[in-house]
Amino acid sequence: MRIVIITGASSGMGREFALQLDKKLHSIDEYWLVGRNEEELAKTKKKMHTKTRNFIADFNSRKALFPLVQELNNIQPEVKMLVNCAGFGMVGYFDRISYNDNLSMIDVNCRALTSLTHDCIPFMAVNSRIINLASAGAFNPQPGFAVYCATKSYVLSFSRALRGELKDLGIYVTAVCPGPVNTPFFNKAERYGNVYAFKKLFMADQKAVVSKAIDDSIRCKEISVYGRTMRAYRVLAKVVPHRFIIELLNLMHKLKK
Ligand SMILES: NC(=O)C1=CN([C@@H]2O[C@H](COP(=O)(O)OP(=O)(O)OC[C@H]3O[C@@H](n4cnc5c(N)ncnc54)[C@H](OP(=O)(O)O)[C@@H]3O)[C@@H](O)[C@H]2O)C=CC1
Ligand SMILES: N[C@@H](C=O)C(=O)O
Repeated sequence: MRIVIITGASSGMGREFALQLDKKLHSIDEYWLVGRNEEELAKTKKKMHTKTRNFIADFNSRKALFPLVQELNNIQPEVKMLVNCAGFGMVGYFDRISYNDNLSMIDVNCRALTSLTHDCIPFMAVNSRIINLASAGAFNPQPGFAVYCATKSYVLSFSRALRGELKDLGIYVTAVCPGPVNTPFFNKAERYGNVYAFKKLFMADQKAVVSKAIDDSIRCKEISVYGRTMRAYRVLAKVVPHRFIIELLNLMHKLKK
């Protein structure tokens, strides 16, 4: 049995991955969708044409993925694609964000992603794919988004190294690094502070970002960056010393208060 596993499938880009992959891939027997919000995950399932199972999991708990991993061991399917999409970010200075929210970003964005990847690799064969949602926030540190960007730098670094390790097995890892995307992400992100206004000028459409990510993964690309602005930003973050970018972003963060 060939399956695709997608986390964060209850909302935004995770749901979009499920719907687009369901249309694009023709040899998948089941989709295993993972999400925290049962009702919203059920809505995604309702729209799927291929057989779909939902797994409810809150990644703040280390036990959240146990039922899914148990099913993997019972059924022994071939995992053709793993999309690690669950994630969230809190805007604001580190010391003003609660301890729990700071640590939760690490648990959801890094620990759960690493844990599920570890558990899925034994079930992957030649020509399988792993798609990890990093962010353009991975390209350089951002004052006012410190922990979030650090978690996404982890995802980018981990994905690139893992790609090197798995290439000979024919398993291809793609890190997706979008700039701001129009999803419910920002409703949650602004509990402690507002995002830089300029980000709202560059909001990308989730359908386009996900479609490019899927195409880039099929083409075995290392990194998927949607849009000219974000590609230019990536180059900028490579050539301009990060201390200047940090100073500039810090100034902008202070000005927006
Ligand atoms: N939108 C943007 O501008 C960008 C987003 N990204 C990344 O893309 C990914 C998808 O985000 P996006 O679709 O935009 O945002 P959404 O908020 O729409 O989706 C986030 C998903 O992650 C899930 N999630 C959050 N916390 C947990 C948790 N504790 N346990 C399990 N699942 C959880 C959410 O579930 P629930 O609904 O139940 O909370 C939801 O399904 C994230 O990793 C994000 O960091 C990267 C760059 C830009
Ligand atoms: N890329 C976006 C989040 O990940 C942002 O820059 O806000």
